[in-house]
Amino acid sequence: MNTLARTDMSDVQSVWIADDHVIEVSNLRKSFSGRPILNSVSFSVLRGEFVVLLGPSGGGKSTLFRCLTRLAEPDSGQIKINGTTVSSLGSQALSDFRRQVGFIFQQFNLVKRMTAVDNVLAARLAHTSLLRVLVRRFSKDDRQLALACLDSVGLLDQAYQRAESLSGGQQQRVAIARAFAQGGSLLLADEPISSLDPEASENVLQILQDAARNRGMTVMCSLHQVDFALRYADRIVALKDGEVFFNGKPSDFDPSVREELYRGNKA
Ligand SMILES: Nc1ncnc2c1ncn2[C@@H]1O[C@H](COP(=O)(O)OP(=O)(O)OP(=O)(O)O)[C@@H](O)[C@H]1O
Repeated sequence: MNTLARTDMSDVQSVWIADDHVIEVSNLRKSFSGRPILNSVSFSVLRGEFVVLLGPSGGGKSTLFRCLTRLAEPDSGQIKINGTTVSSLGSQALSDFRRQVGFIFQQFNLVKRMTAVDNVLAARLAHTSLLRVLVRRFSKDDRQLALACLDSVGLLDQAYQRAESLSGGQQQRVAIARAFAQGGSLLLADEPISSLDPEASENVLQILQDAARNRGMTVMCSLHQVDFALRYADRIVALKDGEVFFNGKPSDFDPSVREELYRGNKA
């Protein structure tokens, strides 16, 4: 966890050292069937930063997330996460690495018939013996951790409700609690609020921002809502036509940049 006071990320970035880079992407290229989707993309994300990824539909945001964890294989370029070159990982090391990254998706990816707390406990499977998994007996510590994670997203009172009985916003908060319970320090959220109403969206973004500010987690989150990005992000990275179109402070993302970013988007 970083120890710097979190007043304004932009003020402190300049004094952070290279070791504080959690994500380092350089010259990343990815194409599908010969069609370039990511074209020499380079950027980095600092420890404890909340970076929002913007860009028109089809601009490659999801593809970038998939490349970061090799759910899609990059054609070329380098991705380092916490100093590890992701492309060099063998299958076991890649599985271990993925377990340290929390993913939040548009569809909440919960087991609908399981309770909220059991969904969160699923994050502890990798830390639990096979026998305990088979009999669904998690340790007391794991149960307490799962409840604490639900508490941190304001859902302790819903812990024993089935996921399917919760609202979309609550289900997304369970998914975030599950990512917290995983114990990693990096959260990747691909359009986490796209199916939520404005109030639930704000709630989720507040929790993600809080994860960066108060838990020292590094959060990268794609959004379509520019206004939310301007309000919540420490920094905005925008992709257009497979390239980094903007990388800077929300205060520098002025209306002309916004208009140019989305101009000509027919998706
Ligand atoms: N597995 C795949 N095979 C072929 N084309 C793909 C594949 N995955 C993505 N694409 C194409 O890559 C382009 C970028 O898609 P991607 O989902 O990364 O964009 P995005 O910026 O996340 O879009 P949106 O904001 O609409 O979710 C799209 O044209 C998409 O059709």
